[in-house]
Amino acid sequence: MKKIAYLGPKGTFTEVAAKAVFPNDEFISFPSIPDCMDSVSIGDVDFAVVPIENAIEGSVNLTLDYLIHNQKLMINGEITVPIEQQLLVHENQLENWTKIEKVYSHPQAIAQSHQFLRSYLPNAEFEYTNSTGSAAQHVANHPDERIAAIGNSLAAEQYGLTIAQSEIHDYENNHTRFVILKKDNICLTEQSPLFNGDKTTLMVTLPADYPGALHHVLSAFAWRKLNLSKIESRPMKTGLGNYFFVIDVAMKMDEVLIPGVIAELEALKCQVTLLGSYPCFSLAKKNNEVKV
Ligand SMILES: O=C(O)C(=O)C[C@]1(C(=O)O)C=C[C@@H](O)C=C1
Repeated sequence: MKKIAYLGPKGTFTEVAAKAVFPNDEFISFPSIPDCMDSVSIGDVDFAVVPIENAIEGSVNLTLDYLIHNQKLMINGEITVPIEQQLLVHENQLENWTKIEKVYSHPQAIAQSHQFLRSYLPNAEFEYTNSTGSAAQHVANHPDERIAAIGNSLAAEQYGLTIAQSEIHDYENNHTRFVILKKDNICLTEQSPLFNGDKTTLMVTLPADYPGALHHVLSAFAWRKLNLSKIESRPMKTGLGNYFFVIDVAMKMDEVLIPGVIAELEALKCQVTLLGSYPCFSLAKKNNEVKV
């Protein structure tokens, strides 16, 4: 049985993601994304599952930055999960939920529900937590405070909270991508009904700021007809204007095309690091009934 680290406590979206990929393994919750990544790096667990991108809010920068600057882990898989945010209260507060004074949740969950909060709870303060699960746990532990959490319906069940308003995220088609991290790049099995194609992720650092540098990088992919599913720039943290690029290619590492891209970019004096070549899984809405 494998040990899987996830952003906890129980009732987070990350737990849903982790249990969809590893239905029969052992789960260990950690209070933060860096804690999950440290635990897999020191070998306490076999894999860590952490969020990396949300359809409404964009990248989870903490994950990306920690992966690049702190723990050099490999992406071994990806799972996309539909995200439905609910406003959770203790039953004592249900009748007066519009008088809630403070809303607790993960910054991504609050940002995904911004318009709802402006319309229905315009005077409420926000209190950011490490996860939606820890927000729900806090609300459950303070039944007489005028507070609410934003989280999923599993957290409501887990902590005995009531859904005061359901599906409060501002846009439909809210999904989050989670990555499955390990020190090396072993192949997770693709034999799953959730399998949805392969990806390879590269980190590319340009040699210097010169006209057309990014164009040269992209053309190495373009003339080989490689489909990019994402390109993201993040600061190198070495000074203003210094960025690296994280590029997702919609195919598995092969013996010709991707090695050809890497060789071409290196000839352009780019630094290229393979962050992983891996299967992607997707949890369709109707399958989102994962027991946690
Ligand atoms: O707090 C949780 O439940 C998480 O799993 C984290 C997280 C995130 O970091 O994006 C995951 C999915 C949702 O987008 C909101 C929060």
